[in-house]
Amino acid sequence: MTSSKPKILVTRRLPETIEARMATLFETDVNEADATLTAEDILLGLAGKDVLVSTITDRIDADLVARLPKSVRLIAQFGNGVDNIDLDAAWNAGLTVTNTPSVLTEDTADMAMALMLALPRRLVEGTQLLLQNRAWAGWSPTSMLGHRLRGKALGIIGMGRIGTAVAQRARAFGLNIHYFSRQQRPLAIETPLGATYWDDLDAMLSAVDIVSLHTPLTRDTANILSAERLSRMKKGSTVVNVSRPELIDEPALIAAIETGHLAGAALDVFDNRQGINPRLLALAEDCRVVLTGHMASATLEARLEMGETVIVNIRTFMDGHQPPHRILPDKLTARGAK
Ligand SMILES: O=CC(=O)O
Repeated sequence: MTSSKPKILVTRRLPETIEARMATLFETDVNEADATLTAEDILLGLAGKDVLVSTITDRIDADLVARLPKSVRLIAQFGNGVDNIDLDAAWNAGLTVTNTPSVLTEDTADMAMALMLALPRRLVEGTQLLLQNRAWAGWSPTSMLGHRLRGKALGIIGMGRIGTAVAQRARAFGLNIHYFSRQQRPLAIETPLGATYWDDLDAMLSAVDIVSLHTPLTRDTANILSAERLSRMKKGSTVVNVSRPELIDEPALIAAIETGHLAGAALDVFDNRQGINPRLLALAEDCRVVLTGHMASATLEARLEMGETVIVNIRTFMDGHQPPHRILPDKLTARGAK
């Protein structure tokens, strides 16, 4: 007898409790190897399946969408960003795409704050010094002087859920909040944050001390911090990125730090297609750059809630309802995996 449970392919290992729950609810096939699958492997794994549970490391481009088995009707992404999926192709093929927003907002905002603090307060350098010396020379009035965060101007690019959560934290740290977004946020949000809206990104960039990126990667936002825009930033200012590497012209960012125009950058995401740029690594060794490997939403709590959200999306879809986190056509400006 064949099972009436939905048949799903999960492209990466998920937390144990999520995999266990999925195994009770669905006929689940998990990529035990936990390495990114090729398009051919995804297609092989999807034979006879109803749902593809993808992650942000899967490239689901138009070609893959066109070759998906007809039985697959839902792509339930384990992740907030969907820039790895060609949304136009999926939409045109009648596929539903869902994601896992909201549950990682606070953790991602915490990480942005941690990175924002790490640079001026020399956190990485301070630890490295002790580890290198295996000893501490003791307190001195002039050692390890950093810079105060309070009173600086923070420019947030993208004031959605995560950008707003960053603004709330930054406000508590005494930063003056500025933001550039597709739309001005209501006064009920702006006023408690004392936030200033800029409809001209170039103008905001020349007015702030720290720029933090919180916009999804779309056709409109790719390279939003272009070489030209980086050159408009204030001398001695810094960049924080917990979103996607493609938002920044990375070679231009590196050059701007090397020449001293920018004081540094704290990056949770960077171009890793050919490995980490050695010049970026050199700047990290010099403690002008702080690098972490896409960890902003990496808390156990977020991963569990992301898994639960995927399950809810699959169940509601398979029960014939609109899944709560469906990506609707207004998001089709997303660049997709092109
Ligand atoms: O970057 C992480 C995500 O988009 O979920």
